[in-house]
Amino acid sequence: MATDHSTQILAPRWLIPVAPRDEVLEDHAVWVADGRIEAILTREQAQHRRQASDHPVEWIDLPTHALIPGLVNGHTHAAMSLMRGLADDLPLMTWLEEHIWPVEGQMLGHDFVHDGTMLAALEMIRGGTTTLSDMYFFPEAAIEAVQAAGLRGVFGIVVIDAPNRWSANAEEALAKGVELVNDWRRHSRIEFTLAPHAPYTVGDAALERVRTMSDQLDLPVHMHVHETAHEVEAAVAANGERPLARLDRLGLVNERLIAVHMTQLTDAEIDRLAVTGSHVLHSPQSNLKLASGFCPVAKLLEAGVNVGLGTDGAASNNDLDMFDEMRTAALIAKPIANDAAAVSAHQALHMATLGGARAFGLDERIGSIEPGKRADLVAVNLDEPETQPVFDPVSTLVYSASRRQVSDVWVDGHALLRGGRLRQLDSRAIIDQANTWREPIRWAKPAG
Ligand SMILES: CSC[C@H]1O[C@@H](n2cnc3c(O)ncnc32)[C@H](O)[C@@H]1O
Ligand SMILES: [Zn+2]
Repeated sequence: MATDHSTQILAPRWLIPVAPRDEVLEDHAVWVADGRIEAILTREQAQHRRQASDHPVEWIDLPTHALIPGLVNGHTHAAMSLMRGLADDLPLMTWLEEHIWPVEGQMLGHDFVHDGTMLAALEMIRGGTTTLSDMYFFPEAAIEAVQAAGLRGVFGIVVIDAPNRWSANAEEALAKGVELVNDWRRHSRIEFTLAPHAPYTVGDAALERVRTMSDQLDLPVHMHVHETAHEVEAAVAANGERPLARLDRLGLVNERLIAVHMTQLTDAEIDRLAVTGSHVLHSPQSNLKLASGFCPVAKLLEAGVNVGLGTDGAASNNDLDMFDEMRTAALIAKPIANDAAAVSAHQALHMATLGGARAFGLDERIGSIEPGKRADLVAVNLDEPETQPVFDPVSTLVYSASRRQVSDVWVDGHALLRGGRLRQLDSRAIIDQANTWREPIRWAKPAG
């Protein structure tokens, strides 16, 4: 089994680095050593270098595959996989207030989050996701699961002005967060954000504390913002201020902000996001399913705003499929902009990789196949009827391929999936464990 300390050459049919240039390389190979991308070489150069090497170098042929950077699921609530399909076809606030929050109020705890996150990790690895940005209670349990799965994770310290099963209040949540950040500071695959839930659940005092902590600890702020028209209208009716303007007044609209959803945006707000270097996290399938609205992604990209892509939780999506999310992002942008050129396949792949990495300040380390970056890599076998013939492999990946074609996944050069087989997780055991929660969750769900 390939370990972090081995040297490998990955030789795909198509190499799609995403950056520094938007290009597709043929007859090329990636030299990986100690979990890091050392070089991108022609196949011939790679063969010569291998012959000259004084230590064994594994040659991994991927003759019908596209090799892409690991996908970055920039917004999810991993443990909510345990609630997949529990409450469908509802608008956001009904879904949350009448179905999800009552269940969370009874069920949440370390084991629930651990087991739900394991289920999510399994799904993500099989679908080519190598980094997730999670936002959920009991992050210590999610970290344990992500560590066991071998993935890279960014964990949100959830701040909400209501007592919940993880914290009594925002102060306690932030104190627990500081402790976690300090405990994991030196771990290379674990990162953090501050995650105030949404403008309508977090008051000014807590948001001011978040801003101070974000400055002190240099942490991004990851938050649901302008998810629905109702959210914005209710805030204007109550305080005469749009939520984004309020965040701006509190000093939170800056290069550390990762605003999730953003379905309601004026042109002036888009300019403000661009000028401040704020990031937007787009979750089109969740926005569709909850009838939340449409994020104007083409306008954001045009204005120079960095956009990442995320599935949201499996209770509102109802999967963690980043291939599907890329396709939806590319398709839905076109009628929104009334322009078939809006959000190309290449832009969708960029959002799902480097865009997400950049939002979380990880673009020096991941998000593209470039020398010096960590070897978070995904091979997709395009030799299937659904994906033949191939003219532009990026078009094929976004518009035709499915996650079932993901054959190999590496994080830090460590194989999590090889030839379609999981290398370190026991799928059966994880699914069985997840299913032990089914009955208790069903009982916790309010009738009706
Ligand atoms: C702060 S994360 C945990 C909290 O958020 C809830 N949640 C899940 N999806 C959404 C969404 O799309 N908008 C707002 N809140 C959401 C989840 O149930 C947890 O209570
Ligand atoms: Zn969310």
